[in-house]
Amino acid sequence: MSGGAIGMLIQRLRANLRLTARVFAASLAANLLGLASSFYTMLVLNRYVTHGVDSTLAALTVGVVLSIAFEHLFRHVRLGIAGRIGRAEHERLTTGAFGILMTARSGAGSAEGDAARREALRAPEQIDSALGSANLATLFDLPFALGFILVVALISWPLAAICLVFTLLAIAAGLLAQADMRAVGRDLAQAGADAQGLVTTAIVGRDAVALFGGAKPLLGDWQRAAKALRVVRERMSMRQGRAQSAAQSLQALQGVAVIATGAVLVVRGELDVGSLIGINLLVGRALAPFTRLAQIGESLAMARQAQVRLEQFARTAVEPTGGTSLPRYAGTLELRDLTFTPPGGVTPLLRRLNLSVPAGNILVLKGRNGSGKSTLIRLIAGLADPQEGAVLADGVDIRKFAPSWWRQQIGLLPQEPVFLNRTIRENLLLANPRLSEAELHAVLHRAGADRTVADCAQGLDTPLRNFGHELPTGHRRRLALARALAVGGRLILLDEPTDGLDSEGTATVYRTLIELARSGHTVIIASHDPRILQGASLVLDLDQPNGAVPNGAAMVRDPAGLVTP
Ligand SMILES: Nc1ncnc2c1ncn2[C@@H]1O[C@H](COP(=O)(O)OP(=O)(O)OP(=O)(O)O)[C@@H](O)[C@H]1O
Repeated sequence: MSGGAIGMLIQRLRANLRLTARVFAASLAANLLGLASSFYTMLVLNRYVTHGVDSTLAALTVGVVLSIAFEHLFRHVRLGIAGRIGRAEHERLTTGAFGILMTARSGAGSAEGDAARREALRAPEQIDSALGSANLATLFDLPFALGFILVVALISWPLAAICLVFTLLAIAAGLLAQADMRAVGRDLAQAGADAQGLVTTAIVGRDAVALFGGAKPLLGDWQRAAKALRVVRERMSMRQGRAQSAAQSLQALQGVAVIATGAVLVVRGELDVGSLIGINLLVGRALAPFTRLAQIGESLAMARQAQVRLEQFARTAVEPTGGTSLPRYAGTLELRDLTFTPPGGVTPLLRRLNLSVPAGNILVLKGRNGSGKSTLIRLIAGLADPQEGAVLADGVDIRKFAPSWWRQQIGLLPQEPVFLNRTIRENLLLANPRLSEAELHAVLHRAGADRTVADCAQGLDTPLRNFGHELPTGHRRRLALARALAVGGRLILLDEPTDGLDSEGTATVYRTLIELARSGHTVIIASHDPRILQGASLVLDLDQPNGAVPNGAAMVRDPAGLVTP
């Protein structure tokens, strides 16, 4: 059985001493009743066999039925209490894991892949089900089962020895079954993940699959994956069945061995019939929790693996919760020897960038596809960290700022805007909860998104679905610009702001840029739009040798401001 999982279990029990004591008390009561009913059977049967009084047998039956009913009641109560033991820890793990997911630094940590993150988020469930009430109850029964063997030994040591041998056999069979199932469990997880991957491909890429001849090969892959999954599931099922059957056989064989040996002892006058029947009941009870050990061991081993995944995930670098802030951000920005290599890469994407952007300037980032424009915007927003160098705002390294404060100084329009699946109003107010209704409408107007909202059936209260992807691209980008402006930050970061916009939308963007420049905002735009390039006061060409304009000397194009279309 997994040592690490036992450690987790002990930790949970120690953290809930009162509940643990109550589970123990309920286990004690249930097992004492089990013991009592066996003893009662022994005593009353002996009397009935000796005297043949029917009322004695009736008393036996009623007494044992009552005892079983109370035992059932205590076991039921115990399950309820045991279920509460891990509740707080489960909540702590799920909340903690989701918190890490939300605040993970991009490009940092070992659990980078999507699959690893999903697995880590499922880990608390796996731990909880392994340490759940049913398994806990069985584990609490183990010491009492040993107690039953001791009681049998006091009456008849040869029968206790038989019971001990079968108990050891059950433990050995459990360990074997666990080892047998572990490898299949891994294959099952892999086969399930493969099949899920194909389902995701069919859903996310359904148009590409339909249009570009993907359907046939995908169906072939699916048939192979489904077959592999079925085969491995059958293997698992076989092994589980084998383990169950071994447990049943052990129980049956123990019964035969106890009755046969007991019969010899009865004939020799060393045991009475009532005791033999009572002992048979007791050894059955003693063996039962041990036959469930294989199943528990397997889920505890899985819980241990889940815990390891969770521990790895917990090492993911997350954003700091605190940090400094400035009384007022004037809007200057500086890149100092900024170097960034994407995770897993060897060549820096951005190498020793040096640049100074005075407050109120418009800097345009240009360069071929993949030259790092979006990445630079993310670095400035503090969404990724450079390996060397720094981004400075009003002379302060932005890593010193509390992320929540720095985000309030920035209005970011990403290249692929994503919204929360809430209403348009909620999305804007989450960006800036202080916005009044009038300011909300003003922001929508400046971004040219008022028509977008008017076109929606419920206006501002229209719920967005699929992260806003159900909106036409142009509408989505206008709303995203409105959200960027809603923040009210001094620094505006726009990634391809005219991409996917019609001429009216493009004109609105130009107008907004002029307004932003006039009101002293610092604007950084990744763009290929010639008009925007023309209107910029600074241009950083990421295609220049070494990836940057040397030594911060960005070209000054048109200091007079933007050109109106
Ligand atoms: N966190 C990251 N993880 C993996 N790769 C990354 C990461 N950040 C940047 N990259 C890689 O860096 C390269 C530059 O991407 P980026 O989107 O910044 O270029 P771009 O100049 O904005 O391109 P485009 O003009 O097509 O928008 C890409 O190959 C991208 O995959």
